[in-house]
Amino acid sequence: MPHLNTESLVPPDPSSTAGWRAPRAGAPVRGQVTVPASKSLTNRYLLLAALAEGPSVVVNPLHSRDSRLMLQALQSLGATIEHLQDWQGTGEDAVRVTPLPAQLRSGEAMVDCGLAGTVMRFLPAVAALTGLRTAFDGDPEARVRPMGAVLEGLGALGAEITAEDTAGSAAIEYLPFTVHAPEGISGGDITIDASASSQFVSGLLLAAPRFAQGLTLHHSGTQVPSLEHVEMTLSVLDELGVEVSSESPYTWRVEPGPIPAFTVRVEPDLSNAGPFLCAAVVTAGEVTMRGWPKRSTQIGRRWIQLLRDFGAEVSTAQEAGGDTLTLTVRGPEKIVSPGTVDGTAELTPTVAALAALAEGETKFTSVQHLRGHETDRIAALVAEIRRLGGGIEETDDGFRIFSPVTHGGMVKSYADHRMATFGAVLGLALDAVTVEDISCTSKTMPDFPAMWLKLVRGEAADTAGVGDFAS
Ligand SMILES: O=C(O)C1=C[C@@H](OP(=O)(O)O)[C@@H](O)[C@H](O)C1
Ligand SMILES: C=C(OP(=O)(O)O)C(=O)O
Repeated sequence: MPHLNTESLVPPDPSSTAGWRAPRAGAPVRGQVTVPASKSLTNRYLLLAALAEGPSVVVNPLHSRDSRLMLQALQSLGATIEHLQDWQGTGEDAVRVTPLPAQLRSGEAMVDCGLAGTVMRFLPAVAALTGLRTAFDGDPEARVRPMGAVLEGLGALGAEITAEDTAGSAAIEYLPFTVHAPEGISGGDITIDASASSQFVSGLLLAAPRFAQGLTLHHSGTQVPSLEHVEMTLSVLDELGVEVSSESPYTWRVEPGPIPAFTVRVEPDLSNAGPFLCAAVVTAGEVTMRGWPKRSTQIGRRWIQLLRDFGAEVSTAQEAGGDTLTLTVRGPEKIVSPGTVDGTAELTPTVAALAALAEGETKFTSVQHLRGHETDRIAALVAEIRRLGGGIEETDDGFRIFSPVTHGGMVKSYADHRMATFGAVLGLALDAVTVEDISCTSKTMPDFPAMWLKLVRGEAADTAGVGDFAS
């Protein structure tokens, strides 16, 4: 399919009067983009700051619903949060976190997880360290996201996990639930099945330096998805002075010990850079991003190879200071499928937008756990690509796209930021794409609609003007 087709004969979906009309690129998109900070790093640093020895400062944090929920939850557990403007004259803002009281407390706390995996999977272990009886709940969509393994792990470490409608010893698999460990958690050696989410592993390892015996964690299932995120957890702990090791695949060890107070600056979110870089790919345009970290534990570092695999030219230039690159992506005349893409985890909906515009079949493998993301992303991608005339079917561990989308229409968002941005990418190349609810991008990128319009119009798309942890 020609990706700058302006002559689509298919009329817009009649329901498209509602929702957000995705801008169609009348010409190759050319521009520069600055994306906000990484969700995964921001929420790890905020959590670890709350467990540190003294006040810590997280510079250039992400301002989004997920990070706001993390801050609110840490406050509810006893941390103090201060927002700092223009950190040391850098022009960047920061958050100072005064940690949770070190001693066990009695009382109650509540954690609203929204739809944030990093809140619902990372904070039960932190709550168990406080002694507080802590109630966890979230959005209706969050109540179907798997929670079992992290709760089972905490249970094995001595925490009491209860849920109103779960009888007796039945395992608790979903929100809502209550975590209570009046004696705290002393740690030890446990095995969980983390095949449904890497966040089960991260959620236990992040709190583990504060367990008296630390933690040795084994995974019992076939595969841990999104291993990059476990690598990120280990690397952040190591960077902050915690002793971590992994002697064999799927076994991790965190030694007990204090987390020294720290100051850290958060990298841009490379996963969220994806849709902007793809704008160049699907319009034969050129998009530049400054500040791309030379080394990163983010899964979004894979964009450089992924975009090349779809036919784009990606070049990098070293920036002053040496740690960052300027990335330039030039889109091809025709998007070509690489055949197979494996284990793309949270990048998958964005990669699927490229595959849905490419010549040739693309098979997505090792992504079965996407069924437990913000929505069942496999079902959502199948439904939306079919709605736009594409050929797609589910497979055992993912899906395959075998013919490109042919026309615009309504793209449902399923409360999922990445389904919304998937619709935006397709909207550049198809006439009359409407995204049902673009506001769900507030989960990780509240300014997405304005940034997107700026980029498509050829203005510099940056995050200026994003408010204080607004949703
Ligand atoms: O640890 C993290 O920050 C994340 C881990 C991944 O979860 P899954 O392993 O469930 O994919 C990823 O998809 C999510 O967006 C963020
Ligand atoms: C899976 C995602 O998020 P969460 O942190 O809520 O799991 C995502 O951002 O794609």
